[in-house]
Amino acid sequence: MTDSLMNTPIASASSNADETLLQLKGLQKRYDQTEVLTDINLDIKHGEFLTLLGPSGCGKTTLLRLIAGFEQPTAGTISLDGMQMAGLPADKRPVNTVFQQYALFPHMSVAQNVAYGLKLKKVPKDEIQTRVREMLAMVQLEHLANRKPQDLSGGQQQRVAIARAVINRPKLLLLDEPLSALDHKLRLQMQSELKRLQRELGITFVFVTHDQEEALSMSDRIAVMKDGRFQQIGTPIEIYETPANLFTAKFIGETNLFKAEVKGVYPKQPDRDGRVTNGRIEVEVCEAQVQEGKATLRNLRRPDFANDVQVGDIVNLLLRPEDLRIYDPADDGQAGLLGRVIESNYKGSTLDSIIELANGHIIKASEFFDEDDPSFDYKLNEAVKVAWVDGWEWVLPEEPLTGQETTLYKDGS
Ligand SMILES: Nc1ncnc2c1ncn2[C@@H]1O[C@H](COP(=O)(O)OP(=O)(O)OP(=O)(O)O)[C@@H](O)[C@H]1O
Repeated sequence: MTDSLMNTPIASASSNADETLLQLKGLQKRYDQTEVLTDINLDIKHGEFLTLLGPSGCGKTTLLRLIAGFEQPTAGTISLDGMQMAGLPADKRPVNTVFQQYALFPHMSVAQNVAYGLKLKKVPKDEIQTRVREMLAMVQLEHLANRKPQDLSGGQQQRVAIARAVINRPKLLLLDEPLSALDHKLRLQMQSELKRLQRELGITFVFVTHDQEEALSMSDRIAVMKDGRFQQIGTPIEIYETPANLFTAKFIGETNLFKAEVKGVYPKQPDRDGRVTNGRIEVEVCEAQVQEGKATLRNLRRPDFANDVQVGDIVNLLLRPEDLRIYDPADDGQAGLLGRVIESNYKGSTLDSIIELANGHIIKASEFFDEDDPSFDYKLNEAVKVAWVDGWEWVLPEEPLTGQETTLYKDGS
């Protein structure tokens, strides 16, 4: 065997799962006067599935191209398994890339396409045959080994492309929107197949998408990008539940956003027994947003935040549609924001209600459907009071206005 990578056993990466495989330090990329990547720092562990997520033009593909070696950074370093990549051409890096366009060789069969990389490396014929068979079994294409790419469906072609990219067991596989050409159903199926394959192979994946649902369902960690900078790096739960800023909160999922005034601050401090109590703040949704039914919150989930705000500060209060609950406006025992239902969509497991608040702002509530509750199916224009499940809110500092605040509810898609 000519290449030491060939000897790497499948799933070898799991043995050093806590170690860093890829390290990006202070990466910057400029094209002429335009800076498209700024201060990119990231450590990716062996066997990790990391997704770069962000809107079109934020620099995801450029970052992949730097890692692959198709482009050189203007500043900063890339190291892979402790080895500096600077000056190492793309074909010498233990990295493969799968693109959105499958780029299969049309005149070659499925098996020949998959065997191509091994042939180039002059791996003995019988070993190529065994490994191609194993690989095709893994992507469930054994029965199509002799077909030509044009006689395959889009999903099958993409599986061939993935098999071809992983057969020489790269340490790192870069995937640039590999599923975006597939229809919705096939895309969902390929998402779970790709995840399974990644687990079985133990290869580290850096996956690019602008689809937030895809990122949430597939990744160990997500790096959210905007204008060439990382906004937040974290697990899907961290990114969804505790977004670092308004951009992340709005880009991932749907968010109702309220301005609120800090009414009380109780910082984290030791109690009489020396135990550190959680800090908390009290806020009140700004009166301009509600004509009646002021809502005060206690014990906000943001203990660290209590050290950074003062009474009178304005903060952003974020509530996901599933955090909201709808009440009868006549229910005096329940504080809430008054409004009326302007749209009601039955979604099978949930009932999604679009509500116009008394001040004209639009919000969205998503409640689990309860067929035993006769008041659940709201009528159009029905007056309602909206509150939220205590402790499910998230608070962020006020950010400069962007002009998008007039509509509180923003569809994240
Ligand atoms: N060779 C180049 N010369 C000049 N500018 C470039 C070049 N390649 C990319 N850019 C610019 O860099 C920015 C980032 O592009 P990139 O393709 O990395 O974004 P992206 O997040 O992958 O977008 P998409 O999701 O649309 O593929 C864009 O503004 C793009 O126009």
